[in-house]
Amino acid sequence: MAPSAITTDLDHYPSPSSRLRILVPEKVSAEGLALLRAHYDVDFRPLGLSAPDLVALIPSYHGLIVRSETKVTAAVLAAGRKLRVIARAGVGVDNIDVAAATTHGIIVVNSPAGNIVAAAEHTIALLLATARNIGRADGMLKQGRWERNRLVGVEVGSKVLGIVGLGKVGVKVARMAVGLGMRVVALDPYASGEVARQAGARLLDEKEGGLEGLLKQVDFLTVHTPLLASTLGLVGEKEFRLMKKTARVLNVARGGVYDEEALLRALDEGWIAGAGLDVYTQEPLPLEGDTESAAVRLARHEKVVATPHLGASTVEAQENVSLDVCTQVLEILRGGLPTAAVNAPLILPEEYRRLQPFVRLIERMGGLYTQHFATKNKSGMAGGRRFELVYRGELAGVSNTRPLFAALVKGLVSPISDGGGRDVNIVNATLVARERGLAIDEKHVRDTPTTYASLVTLRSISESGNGTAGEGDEQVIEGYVSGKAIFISKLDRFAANFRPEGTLLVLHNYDQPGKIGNVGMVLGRHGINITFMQVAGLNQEAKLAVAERAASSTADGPVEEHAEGREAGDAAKEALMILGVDGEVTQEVVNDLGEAEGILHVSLVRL
Ligand SMILES: NC(=O)C1=CN([C@@H]2O[C@H](COP(=O)(O)OP(=O)(O)OC[C@H]3O[C@@H](n4cnc5c(N)ncnc54)[C@H](O)[C@@H]3O)[C@@H](O)[C@H]2O)C=CC1
Ligand SMILES: O=C(O)C(=O)COP(=O)(O)O
Repeated sequence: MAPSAITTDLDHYPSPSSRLRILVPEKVSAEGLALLRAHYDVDFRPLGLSAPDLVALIPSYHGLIVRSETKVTAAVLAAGRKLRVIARAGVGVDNIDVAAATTHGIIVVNSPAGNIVAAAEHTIALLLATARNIGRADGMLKQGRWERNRLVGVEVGSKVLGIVGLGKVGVKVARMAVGLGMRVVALDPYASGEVARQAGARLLDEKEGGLEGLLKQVDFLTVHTPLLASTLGLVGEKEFRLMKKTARVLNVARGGVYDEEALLRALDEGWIAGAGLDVYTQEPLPLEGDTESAAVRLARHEKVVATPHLGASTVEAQENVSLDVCTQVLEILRGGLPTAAVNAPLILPEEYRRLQPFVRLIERMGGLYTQHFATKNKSGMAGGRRFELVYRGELAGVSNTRPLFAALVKGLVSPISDGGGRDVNIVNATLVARERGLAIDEKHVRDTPTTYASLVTLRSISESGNGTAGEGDEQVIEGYVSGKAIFISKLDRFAANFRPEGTLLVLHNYDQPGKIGNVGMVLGRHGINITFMQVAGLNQEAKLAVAERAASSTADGPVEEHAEGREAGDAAKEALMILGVDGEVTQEVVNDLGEAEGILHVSLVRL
């Protein structure tokens, strides 16, 4: 299975020396790329790639870095079988199918603040350019026309600027506009009044008429929302008609927030006075074609100052975003954490490091569960889809257990997933669990386990919801961490102490002399080397249960038959033999072991 971003087990990461590959099909500043080149193969194609070329190339890359021109569609993501990270060297991720990336377990990162000064300054540049006809004036002069009377502008000082979307860019625009002497009113259902106040803006509420109330009073309007289903066509014909005839509108957010057809009519029919546009519904604008879309007509309109998506195009902003995302790509491909993930929960690196041994332990417990109990039941995962994962001791104090939850889901499903299937990580664990019908109830028990600082118990819950899968056949795995090493301390009803690593054979048998010799002979015959062996006897609870059953059966008459035909007296002699082995263990080996005398069950576990 291909590893993916933020794996639940750092050990599974190939070292950077295995030269992972990163595709950069857009112009991204050299500063960040230099960081990556030291460790990875960076394929830099600043002229871009067509959609079919991107789909054809992407299968061999582990990382993809884009700006706004590359469309990272579901088809690209499906083809990118090795992809672990997609980095957007900028803010807006509307060109990336983030939901599909999440499904594939691919982390999406961006640079949330690297270009916001540039975007805000560009907004102010367009504000002044539309107010003073800078674009037309420059064009006319270059044509040899000195026509001052046709180029009389308006002042912005003392005018009202309306801002829709008072986020990072919106706040900066507000501050700059206040500096120009403007009065700023803003609309943002999620912004805080305090943030607005500090930026010198007045936040309008619904009682003041919401968007309509804002539009009626502004001389200039600027939008700084992301492009979302809820912001697509936010300002259309009805809205433009509410505005002052002298009003001018700006868009340095995304094409589509203003309905372009409606804006064209608003300018042609004089409902508003002008526009400053940096972004369009079609990018790059198809300026060469015969058919003129609304976007192209707007860019050519004499009342419009148009720029080709230059909001983030400053030397400084490009350095910032490049360093920002390349650092994250480097970190993610090394198994670390991003600082600005769009589709993953925030986990502090320190917290993550602390959880790492438990992440490894729980993933192995999940793998052991599926391979040991599922083969025992011969029912795949059908017998156990509801689990209780109990954190005891110090671990109970950890509130952000997302990596542990993800580790369990990964461990449970990996042995039964197709080899080429997608990986499970904290990006998609909840989704995968839901798809597989797994219900995992995490419990924090703040007692102090007698022997270990922290103890983890995985228990399957019977379908009725109370108790375990079957009396006397309790499906429990318990484990602990010592230093960086991980151990299983309980498997089934047996007290054990082994490292869940490599290829293991777990044999359920009667604890009688000669067993070990028989098993050794079978393995020897197949050329399989034993690396360690451990015999796990019944744990204290199980011994008591057996003793009680034996006592009650003697008192009540005939000895009760155990499910597998064993008698209570025999149950006391049951044990698990856990063998670590080298070499190819085939089904034939497992069958031969199963036929050895006194062996009740054999499971082959690969961890
Ligand atoms: N032209 C360019 O080169 C650049 C464009 N951008 C665009 O600017 C957008 C905003 O960037 P940031 O300020 O960094 O994002 P942000 O996430 O900090 O702010 C967006 C704000 O919009 C608000 N919002 C969302 N839906 C709204 C609605 N229906 N009505 C009112 N407010 C709403 C949110 O509450 C949030 O406060 C980006 O999503 C990107 O598309 C950003 C950088 C450069
Ligand atoms: O950061 C953003 O959202 C931008 O729109 C900047 O786009 P760009 O990286 O210049 O293609």
